[in-house]
Amino acid sequence: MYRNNLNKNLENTSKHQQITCTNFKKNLENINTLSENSQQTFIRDTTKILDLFKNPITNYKKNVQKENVSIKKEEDNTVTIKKDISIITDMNKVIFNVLIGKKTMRKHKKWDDDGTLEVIGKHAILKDIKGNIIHKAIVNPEVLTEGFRMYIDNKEIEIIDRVLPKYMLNRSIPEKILEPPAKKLKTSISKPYLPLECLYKEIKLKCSPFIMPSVNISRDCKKNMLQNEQEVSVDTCLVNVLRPHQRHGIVFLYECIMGLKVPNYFGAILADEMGLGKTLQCITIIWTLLKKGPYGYPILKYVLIVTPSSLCNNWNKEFKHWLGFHRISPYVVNAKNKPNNFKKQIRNSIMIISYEMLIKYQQEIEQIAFDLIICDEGHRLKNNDIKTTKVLSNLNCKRRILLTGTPVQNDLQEFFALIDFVNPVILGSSSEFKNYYEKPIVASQCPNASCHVISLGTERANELHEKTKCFILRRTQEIINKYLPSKHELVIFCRLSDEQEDLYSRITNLWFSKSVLPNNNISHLTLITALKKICNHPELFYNEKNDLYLNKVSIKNITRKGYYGKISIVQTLIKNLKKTNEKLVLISYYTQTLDLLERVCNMECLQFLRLDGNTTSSTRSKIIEQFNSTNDNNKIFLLSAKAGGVGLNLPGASRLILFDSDWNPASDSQAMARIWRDGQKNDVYILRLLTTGTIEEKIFQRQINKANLSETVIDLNYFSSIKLSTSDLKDLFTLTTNTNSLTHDLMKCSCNGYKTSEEISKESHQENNREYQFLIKDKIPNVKNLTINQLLKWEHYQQPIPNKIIQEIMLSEVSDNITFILKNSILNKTKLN
Ligand SMILES: Nc1ncnc2c1ncn2[C@@H]1O[C@H](COP(=O)(O)OP(=O)(O)OP(=O)(O)O)[C@@H](O)[C@H]1O
Ligand SMILES: [Mg+2]
Repeated sequence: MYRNNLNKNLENTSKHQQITCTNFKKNLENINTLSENSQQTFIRDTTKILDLFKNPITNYKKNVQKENVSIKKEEDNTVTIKKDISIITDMNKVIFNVLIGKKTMRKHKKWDDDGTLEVIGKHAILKDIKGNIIHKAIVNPEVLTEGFRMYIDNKEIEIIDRVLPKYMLNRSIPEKILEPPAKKLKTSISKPYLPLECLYKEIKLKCSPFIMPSVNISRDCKKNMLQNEQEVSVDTCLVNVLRPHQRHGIVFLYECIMGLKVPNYFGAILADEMGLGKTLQCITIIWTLLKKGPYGYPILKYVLIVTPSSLCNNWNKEFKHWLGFHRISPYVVNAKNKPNNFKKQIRNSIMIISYEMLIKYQQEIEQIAFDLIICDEGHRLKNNDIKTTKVLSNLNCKRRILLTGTPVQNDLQEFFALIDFVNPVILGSSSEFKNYYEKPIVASQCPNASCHVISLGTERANELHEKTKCFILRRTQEIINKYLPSKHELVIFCRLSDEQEDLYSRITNLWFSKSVLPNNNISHLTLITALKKICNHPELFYNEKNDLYLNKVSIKNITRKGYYGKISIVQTLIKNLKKTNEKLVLISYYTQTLDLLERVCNMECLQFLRLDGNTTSSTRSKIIEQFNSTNDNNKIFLLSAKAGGVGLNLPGASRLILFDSDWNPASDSQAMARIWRDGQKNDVYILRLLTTGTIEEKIFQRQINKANLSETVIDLNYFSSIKLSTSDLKDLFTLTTNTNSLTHDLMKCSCNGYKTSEEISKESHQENNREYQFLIKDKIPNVKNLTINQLLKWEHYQQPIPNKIIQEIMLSEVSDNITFILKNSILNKTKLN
């Protein structure tokens, strides 16, 4: 009966051989015994299928990828095994994408065109991109692999990759995988359930083609089309590496820049949290649309990527990493490569330029008709009056992508500026936006707002959200947690040394006695800077040139004493690091502090690298690459948060210290995100150092307490324009000495100074609602800064710090000088390869 069915199926379908079985195991055995007629191929395949089920993942790679076998559970509990035999007939023909150039002996080859090489046995036909035959030749098929170069007549070609055969493109993998009946399979096939699912996931991810959604092509448009509609599929070399969230991101970008989201608008904001691979998502969209488009011809010819100078080479490297050297060579604008020469080379299609160079070469850039602009770390365009924003907005290019890992701050003017850059005038003019959205929304947040004002503000906030949500995408880091090793984040509260305390109170006394201050913020700022320097190291303060108050401090009678707070903590960690294979990234906002830390490295005879504002961009990429390579001897990377806090990948280190903090919480999270990224193989420890009871704690508290208020985006440049109340200032200048952690005191935490991970999981169900809520907080992709609420769910350790905790962070020797620790761990027990 079964054989009859099978034969019937085979007769009825010329392309497919199908087996439908009611009893999976039994019939697989039956199939094995078949020996009739044309079933030979089939039997061979079936053996593979059985084999496949025994060891699905490895065998899948061996078999399914090559042989187009699909296995499906039908609604009536039957299993369908399907083999597309069109492969067999097509099997002899292999097609490669190739680069074609003139035959030359030059070392640096220039390619003139794309094409294909169709190979049947030893016979090869070289065709241009339109399918016209250029040459025929005899080749050795065994050597035809990616990157292989050869001459065909007067042409030189390089193999890019193998074209995915049609059958692969048409193959669909079932969305929902049903499992075969448990009992029947249990006896003969080991662990059938989980592996089967894994197998399908694997098939789905690795093998299914990745095709962009179709575009509705109007009749008029069709008439004008030179070529046929085309399926926009992503190159196989990228499909296999993309994570699910990246695929989603790529479709989102495609829909935005093709105008499918909002008619006549072509902009997108990809605001994924740091480390989610925004670069790869952009590379995929660029590479795909440089080759293809839904109308039968490529959508992009020239692409402009604007990025902070520290990241120009990183972009270049990522292109090469994901696409290989042979596919693309972006044009990085630098002292040698001027924008004017960009179009002189026929194969140039991608220009990478820093924001500074963009302004410098504004006129030359304006001459090039770019089809897509990508602005990396695009939050710097949050002010539409600055030159960079103006230059970019004036470029005649409708497709614009803004990338930012620093979330859009909850400041409506900044939000407007970013939106207006990617989709000009979608929210009206600046003044229209102010009147229609900003004023009512801000008014509704005032504590005494009437019901009417609140309801109007809410209505406008909702409207704004609705209008913008479809072209803004933000995913959080949790999405990639599973691909990364464990992360331990610790806030370490360090004791002030006696000398630091002495100096510090002299400054605060000056402020309270009002002996140096006229009443303006600049002077407050000068003293705040002095306090921050003292916290970092008294020497930074002694080197201070400001006579205005220094003579009042009378530093001569200060007794110099040995221990210096945070710096001693760093020194101990560095000493202990020597005994391990691990590396450390050491970050400060001040170059003077980096100088000091450099001296500590020298004292401990440890090799280090340093990246600050003075590092040239070519050196930057070199040292980053060097530090990340496994055979490099530099143990420490000294990094200026201002020069290189954003975008850098430093997974070569598994430990990071943020030595001082910024007023802006986003800058700190940017800096701290440098090592826990893809490519990291070890568990990471990220330490933020705060000096107990001082201004450093106050800055941290402002970050966690009012993280959503726009006033916390103050940085030193803005400081003078911020009106701080007298009580705010008093608080900033108060030194608290009788505490282990002022921050912990303020949390009103019920723990007795110790809260372990076990206790946290016990109390995790109790929700605390002290978090500050900004009205449109959830409406605009917002800053996800640390809040007091979250810190209450961290581990808490006061003096004496438990051995286990202090040993992990290699600070046992200075345990007495650590007054408190806040710790949070994201654990990943899966072994990463
Ligand atoms: N699918 C992937 N598989 C493996 N590694 C990946 C993948 N996607 C990205 N990466 C790697 O992850 C690292 C971080 O990616 P990327 O620099 O693009 O992050 P980002 O989103 O731009 O973060 P930031 O906001 O900090 O700039 C890079 O080293 C990149 O090569
Ligand atoms: Mg980036």
